[in-house]
Amino acid sequence: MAACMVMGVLQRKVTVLSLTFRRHKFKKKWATTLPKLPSSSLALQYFDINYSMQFGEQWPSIRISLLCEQKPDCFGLLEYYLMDASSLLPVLALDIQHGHSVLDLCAAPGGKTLALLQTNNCRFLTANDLSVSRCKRLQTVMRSYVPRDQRTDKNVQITTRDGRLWGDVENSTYDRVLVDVPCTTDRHSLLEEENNIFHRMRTKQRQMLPLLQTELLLAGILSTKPGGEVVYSTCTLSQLQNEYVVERAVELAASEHGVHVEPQDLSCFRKVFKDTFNFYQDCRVGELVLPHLTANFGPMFFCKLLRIR
Ligand SMILES: C[S@@+](CC[C@H](N)C(=O)[O-])C[C@H]1O[C@@H](n2cnc3c(N)ncnc32)[C@H](O)[C@@H]1O
Repeated sequence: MAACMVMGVLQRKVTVLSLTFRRHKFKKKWATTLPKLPSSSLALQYFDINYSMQFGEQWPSIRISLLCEQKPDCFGLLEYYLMDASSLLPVLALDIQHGHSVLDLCAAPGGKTLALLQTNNCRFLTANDLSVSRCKRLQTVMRSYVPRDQRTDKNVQITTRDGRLWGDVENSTYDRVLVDVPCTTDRHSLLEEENNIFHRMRTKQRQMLPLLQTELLLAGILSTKPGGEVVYSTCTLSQLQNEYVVERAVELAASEHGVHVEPQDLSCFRKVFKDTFNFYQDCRVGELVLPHLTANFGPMFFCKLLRIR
């Protein structure tokens, strides 16, 4: 009886040992041969976890809309510049009045810059972008769409600087500033592998986005004149890149620079465009266009700040 028990224990140990041995033997191989997921699938996994918590039962509908082709036509004719209709909302929110000086801090490839110029109200416009190659695209867009007499050195300047340092260069200078920051570009990340921010090699860059966005918005605030306005915009649903960035930049402007800005009520956009866009109802600051199969635009977050002093 005792011998049987000993044998039983030994057998169990041997089984455990051999299982352990097998597991260790193959562990490394499993890890190295793990199939590499495309970046767009990583993006979907990430969004499923985060946005299902943020949007609850609305997430399945937003998800399917994001994954659908938005529009079938794409001829790229120079008579019109094709972009998501919701991209015009930040430009409209900026409310450019006749004679205003305007800074577009992250301007390339230039869809919103074009819309800013089309208001015909800019006395002077500076379009800036850190990326040299994207600035070249911006220049091509300007040449292709804006009549020569409207893009002289007196009207428009294109610069290639780090926008985070703009507050040091031109402090309290512009009537209106647009800060259309780099973000996780949610729709692009789900549909395109090229230049995808969810690529494994870009994880660090993705994690640093909220910090970069805060620094850019802060620089935008500092380069706005007292009494002037700044609009912050992204094309992500992420609260961390939207409301949190705005709230942090407002805090930093006051505590580090003694500059006071106030978020402005943009609910009129929700009313005026209720038949065109599907707005999220629960933003703490700003407005957010949610993709929906019946109104498949966005995501587009935009928030306006008035500089008090
Ligand atoms: C969302 S895109 C801008 C899109 C553009 N406003 C439009 O409507 O076509 C963000 C841009 O920010 C630029 N960017 C990234 N870091 C920057 C920085 N530190 N300073 C200025 N621009 C930056 C990127 O090169 C990119 O072109």
